[in-house]
Amino acid sequence: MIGRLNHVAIAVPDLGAATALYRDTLGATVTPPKAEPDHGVTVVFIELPNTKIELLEPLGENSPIAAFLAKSPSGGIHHVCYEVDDILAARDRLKASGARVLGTGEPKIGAHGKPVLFLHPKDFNGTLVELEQA
Ligand SMILES: CC[C@H](C(=O)O)C(=O)SCCNC(=O)CCNC(=O)[C@H](O)C(C)(C)COP(=O)(O)OP(=O)(O)OC[C@H]1O[C@@H](n2cnc3c(N)ncnc32)[C@H](O)[C@@H]1OP(=O)(O)O
Ligand SMILES: [Co+2]
Repeated sequence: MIGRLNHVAIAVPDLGAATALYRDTLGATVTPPKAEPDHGVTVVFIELPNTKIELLEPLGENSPIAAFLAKSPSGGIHHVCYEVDDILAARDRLKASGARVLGTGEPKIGAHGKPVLFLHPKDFNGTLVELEQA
């Protein structure tokens, strides 16, 4: 079911500082920041030869990453995103297996303009899993 690793996401307290770190210290090319109010974050992407790094900071009052950053103020790896061929079929199969699909269970459009879903970290070895329609 899961395919390519689309991205590894790092939650950060200061997106500007993290962008400068990746750009200036690690020589990475970083996309301009993009506010994603429907997801409660602002994100940038670093395109690597074999995957992407997503840097995200909270946006708005009820950001889903606020509690994560409260626990880890300097930031940390937040989630991994796998691509799936059919996100609705994947969702239904996961729900049938007892996995918790977060939110309403309906995919939202993610940063790449594709439907995405999230699976509870407690069901996947303490790792928040994002699925993105390939
Ligand atoms: C623009 C879209 C973009 C894209 O790529 O397209 C994105 O990736 S958007 C990313 C931001 N959106 C989300 O993360 C949505 C899904 N996340 C959630 O719904 C919440 O963050 C949730 C439910 C995973 C956690 O919410 P919260 O931290 O408020 O709940 P708890 O404090 O009760 O946490 C429960 C339990 O889970 C542990 N936890 C929380 N976050 C993570 C994490 N990222 N990785 C691993 N574990 C996590 C937390 O420590 C609690 O564990 P416990 O042992 O009970 O203390
Ligand atoms: Co993501």
